[in-house]
Amino acid sequence: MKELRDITAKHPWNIMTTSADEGQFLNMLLKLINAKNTMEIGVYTGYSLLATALALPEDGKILAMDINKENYELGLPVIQKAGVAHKIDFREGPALPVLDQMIEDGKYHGTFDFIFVDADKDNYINYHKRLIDLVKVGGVIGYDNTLWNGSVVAPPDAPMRKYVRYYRDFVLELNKALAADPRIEICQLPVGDGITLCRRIS
Ligand SMILES: C[S@@+](CC[C@H](N)C(=O)[O-])C[C@H]1O[C@@H](n2cnc3c(N)ncnc32)[C@H](O)[C@@H]1O
Repeated sequence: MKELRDITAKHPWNIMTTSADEGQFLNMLLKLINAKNTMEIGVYTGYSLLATALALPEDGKILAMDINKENYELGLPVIQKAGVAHKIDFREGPALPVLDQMIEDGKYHGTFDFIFVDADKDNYINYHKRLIDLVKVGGVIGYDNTLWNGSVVAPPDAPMRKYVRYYRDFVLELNKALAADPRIEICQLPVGDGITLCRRIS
C-alpha cells in the first residue's frame, strides 16, 4: 500500500486520493465483516481499491468504476504485484448507468456485502437511491468525505475554497438524508475527511 501511495503522491491530482488512515480503516473493516462481494465507485489510482482487495478472500470480488482509466492504470502494476488484480472487475465510465442496468437486471439486488463511494459528491444522493437495493440486508455502504473539509459544520459565510463551497450543500443534503433513512443505521467516523457507514437493516 505504501508503494501505491508513493506513486500517487507524484500525480498532479494527488489531493483526490483516500488518506492512509482511511486505507487502513477500510482494510480492517472489510476483514471484520468478512466481505466477499464488493463495489467501489471512484477509483482514481486505486489506493482504496488495493486496501479493499487485500482484505478480501482469494475468491472475493470488487466491481470498480471510474470515468478515468488512465489513473487506474498508473496504480495497476502495484495491484498486480500484490497478487490481487484477479479480484477486480474495472469498468470505465460513469457509475450511474451501470447501477441502473444492474437494478433493471434484477439478479444483483441484495448481493453486495460492502460498497465504497468516493466519486462525484453531487451524485451521492442518486447513488444512495440505487445502492440501497444492491447492498444486502446486514451489508454496509461507506460514503467518503462526509465531513467535507470540515465545511459541513462551518457557518455558511465562513471562507472556503470554491470547490469546497460548491459541493458543501450536496454533502449536507446527503448527511441529512442518511440520518433520516429508516432502512439503514449509520455511524459517521472522523477518519480521513469523514466516512459515513450505513448498515442496511431492512
Ligand atoms: C476522490 S477520487 C477517488 C479516490 C480513490 N478512492 C482513492 O483511494 O484514491 C474520485 C474519483 O471519482 C471519479 N469519478 C468522478 N465522477 C465519476 C462518475 N460519475 N462515475 C465514476 N467515477 C467518477 C474520478 O474520476 C476520480 O478518480
